[in-house]
Amino acid sequence: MPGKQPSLFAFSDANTLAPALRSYIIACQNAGLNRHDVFKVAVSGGSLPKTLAQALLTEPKSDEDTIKFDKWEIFFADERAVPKDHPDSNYLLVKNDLLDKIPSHWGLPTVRPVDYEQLNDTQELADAYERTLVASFAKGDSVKLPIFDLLLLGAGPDGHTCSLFPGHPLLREADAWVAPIEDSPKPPSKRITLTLPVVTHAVRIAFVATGEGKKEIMKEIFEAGNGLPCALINEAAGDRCSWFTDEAAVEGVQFPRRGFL
Ligand SMILES: O=C1O[C@H](COP(=O)(O)O)[C@@H](O)[C@H](O)[C@H]1O
Repeated sequence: MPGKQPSLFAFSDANTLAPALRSYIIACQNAGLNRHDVFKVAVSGGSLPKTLAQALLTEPKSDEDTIKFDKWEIFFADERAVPKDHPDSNYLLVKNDLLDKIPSHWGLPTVRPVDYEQLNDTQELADAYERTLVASFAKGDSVKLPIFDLLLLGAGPDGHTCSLFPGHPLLREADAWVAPIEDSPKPPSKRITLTLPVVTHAVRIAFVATGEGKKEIMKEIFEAGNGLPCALINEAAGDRCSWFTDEAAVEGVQFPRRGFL
């Protein structure tokens, strides 16, 4: 991988990963607040929200360790075309694991779910979410791409992330900020997702991948790449990209910029 490389951090387990992820997120939060007094972050579903909850729902140890949730604007990196109370909904997952558990005296985030009135037409669902992004990021001006302060992403065992799947034509989408997919290899088949240019344009991108089940794909992402969506993001984002993993997920992975914490 030429040029600046992503960071790959491996922790012994979730208990050691969580505080490091928290510090990283707080640094991204503070940078966002210094830039524009708001922290614009997009989150994935899958296994990520549980780890996020472990990282974010502990009492702050100091002023510097404070999560300023009332300054957070939370978007979804991808969403399935299902009602918001459906067990497959990424929103429901994030709500149950994280949002509903934030003590109100900490201040509550602004949350930007998709428009659940548009579930019958995934193109409309994607367009409506793109309008949500335009309203937040462009505010009437013409901007080419939104710039998230941070994307918090998962990595599927096939190397997908968001709802960007290996070999799918959606990986070539160059214009839309949000795109529909109707043939997701992982159910449910109908979804919407941030597109690759939006993902790689973020200020910072953090992947969280844990467990032995991710071992084979982590090897492929970091050693071969093979055009896997996660590898494409590594290549495009370089050192703006960090991976928070456990040793089970990266056992045997050869990668120079690798730290054991
Ligand atoms: O389908 C999805 O899967 C990915 C990866 O999930 P994980 O459970 O393997 O971490 C997730 O990041 C994405 O948001 C979700 O829609």
